[in-house]
Amino acid sequence: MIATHPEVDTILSVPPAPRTHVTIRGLTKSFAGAPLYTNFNLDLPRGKIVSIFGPNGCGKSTLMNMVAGLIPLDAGEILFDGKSLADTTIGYVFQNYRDALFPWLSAYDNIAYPLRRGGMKEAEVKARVDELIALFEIRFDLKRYPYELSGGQQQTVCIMRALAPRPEVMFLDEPFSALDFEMTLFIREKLQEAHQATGVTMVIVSHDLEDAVFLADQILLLTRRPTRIAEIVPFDLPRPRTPESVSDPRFVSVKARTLEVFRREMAA
Ligand SMILES: Nc1ncnc2c1ncn2[C@@H]1O[C@H](COP(=O)(O)OP(=O)(O)OP(=O)(O)O)[C@@H](O)[C@H]1O
Repeated sequence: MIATHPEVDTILSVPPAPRTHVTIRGLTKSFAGAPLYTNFNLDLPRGKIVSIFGPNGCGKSTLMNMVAGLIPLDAGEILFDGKSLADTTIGYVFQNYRDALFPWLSAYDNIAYPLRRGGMKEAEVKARVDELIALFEIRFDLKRYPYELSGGQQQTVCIMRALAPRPEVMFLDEPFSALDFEMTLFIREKLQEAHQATGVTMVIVSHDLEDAVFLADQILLLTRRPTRIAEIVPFDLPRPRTPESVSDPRFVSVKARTLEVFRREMAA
C-alpha cells in the first residue's frame, strides 16, 4: 500500500508551468513553532528576473535562502530543471558587500576564487575574469584589496564573483540597499547587461518598490505570514530599461499595481 501524505500529493498534483526553471513544491518552514510557509508552491521561469517583494518579515529572504540552500526546509522539494541543488551551479550576492568579499584577497582573486576552487586552469581563469572585466567595463585596478575600493566597486566585484562560474541561477539579497543612487543606477545597468549577455535566471529580494520593479520580468508579491503568494505581477517593458524608464507609463502602472497589492496585504 502506498502511504498518502498531503505534501506528496501537492508535489504530484501541481505540474510545473512551461519554461519553468526552478520548481518549488510543498515548501514548509516554521521558526520556533510559528509557521512561515506551509505547503508553498512556486515556479520560477527560466532566464527571467523575478523580484520578491512583500511586507516586513513576511519571509522574502528566507524563501530565497531556502531555494539557494542556505536555510534548510522543514519539508518540501526544490528542483532546478529537475535536478537537485547539489547538481546546479548557483551564484549569490549578499546584501552586505563589506562582509561578503574575502578581505585578504585582491578584487581579482576574489572574482577568481570560485573558478580556482572548482579546479579551473589558470589560463582559463584569466580568460573568464577578462570576459567579466569587459562585460562590466571595469576601469579600476582589480589588484586592489576590497578595503581600497568604494562600496559600489565592492558590490560590482561581488556580482562578478557570483557570475564567474556561469551560474544557472543567481540570487541577490537586496543588492542596492547599501548603495547610493549613482551606484544603484550603475549596478542596475550592469545587472541588466549581465542578464542579457548570459540569460541567467535571477531572483532578487528587494525592500524598495522601484528597485523591485525596475529589473523584473515578474514581481512576486507575498502576503503577511503565514506567507502565501499575494499576486505575481508581470512586467514586460522592453530591455534595456534606462533611468528614464521609471517615468514610462507602463512602469508607473506596474508600480501602482504592486503598491496596491502591497497596501492590501499590509491592511489584511
Ligand atoms: N533564524 C531565525 N530564527 C527565528 N526566526 C527567524 C529566523 N530567520 C527569520 N526568522 C523570522 O522569519 C520571518 C521572516 O524573516 P525574513 O528575514 O525571511 O523576512 P523578510 O521578508 O526578508 O524580512 P525583512 O523585510 O524584514 O527583510 C521573520 O518574522 C523573522 O523574524
